[in-house]
Amino acid sequence: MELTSLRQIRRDLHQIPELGFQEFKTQEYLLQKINDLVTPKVTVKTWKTGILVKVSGKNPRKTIGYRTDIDGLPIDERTGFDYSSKHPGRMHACGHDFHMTIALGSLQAVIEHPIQDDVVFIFQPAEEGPGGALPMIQSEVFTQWKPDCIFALHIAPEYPVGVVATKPGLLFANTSELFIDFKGKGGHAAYPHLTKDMAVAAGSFISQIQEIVSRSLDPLDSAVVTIGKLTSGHVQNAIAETARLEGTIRTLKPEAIHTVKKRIEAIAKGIEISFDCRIAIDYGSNYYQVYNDEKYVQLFEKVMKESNITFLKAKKAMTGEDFGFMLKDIPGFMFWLGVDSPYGLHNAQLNPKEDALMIGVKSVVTVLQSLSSNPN
Ligand SMILES: CC(=O)N[C@@H](CCC[C@H](N)C(=O)O)C(=O)O
Repeated sequence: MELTSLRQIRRDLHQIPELGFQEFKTQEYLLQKINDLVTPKVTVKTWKTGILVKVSGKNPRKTIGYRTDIDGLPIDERTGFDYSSKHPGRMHACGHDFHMTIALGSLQAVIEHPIQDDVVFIFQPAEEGPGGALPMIQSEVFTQWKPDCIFALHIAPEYPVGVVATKPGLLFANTSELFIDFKGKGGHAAYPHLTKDMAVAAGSFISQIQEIVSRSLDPLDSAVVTIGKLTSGHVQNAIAETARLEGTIRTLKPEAIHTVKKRIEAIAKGIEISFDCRIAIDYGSNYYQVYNDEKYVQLFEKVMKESNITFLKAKKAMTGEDFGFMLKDIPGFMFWLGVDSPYGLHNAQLNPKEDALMIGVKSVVTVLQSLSSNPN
């Protein structure tokens, strides 16, 4: 596929970002593009808002999986592009428009130039939340077409175009979402002694949880506790009866997440006593770490160098990815694709360079070809 076609697909998808399991327009658009490519060697199945496409190989000995995520984020775009999101408060701010375009480009290449093995292209919903990978793995269609090895990419704003990066072993962290609801007693701003102020309780809670990483975890076990959203109250001269915090926990060790949760619960109990309020904690969705199989990373490094794509050894990141659940079950790897944006992932001004689309397709197709010529 030409860069102009890839760019058009990316821009079309960029305009219709949808949240997890609501990717109806995205699914329709993808199905239309996929159906244009269908031959007798291609079988298409849907699962919820996701799609799986199987391309039969010339002489298959195994099935190779390639996964893309398809959902957007609840972010109000501020790029100023003439192809900005048409969905207010929704944006492809994590590059899933790139990921889907690269998957479509690679799918077309594999249909036009068949490889030995079967390939399953997996268009997975709800990566940003509540998590589509785990239920998808448990689905009938995934079980029927279960790949023997699997890989995926993620755009990397910090790397230039022409660069790919990954590492053997741990690449991304274990994650848990965090939603905390405070219930106290509201009242007139001038009579605080007659109320239980939940804005102050939530503020105190936020301050106290900063100590979890520095005082409850081994300094060698990296972790993050971030509150990304705080809501409380209705008006400037009334004391807030409720507050809600929304955040995320990240740890490099799966077991460390339990330590963090226990500390959060203990701090919540203390706040309940000291502020005479009720606190409810919900951990939302939890993702398993992304752990790359060394054998596949070595092969990836070799074939990228042979294809004149710059390979860099990546550092671990505290990002999360539900692709980790697929890698827990199926050997494979994930890699970063350089897209050179001055604004990072989850930023309302994320601006990945579209030249990276071709590099993405080239790297995916090269990996598929080399895995297919490799008997294991
Ligand atoms: C690559 C990336 O940015 N992934 C997301 C995954 C979100 C998981 C979940 N909603 C959470 O916040 O814990 C990330 O934020 O790392």
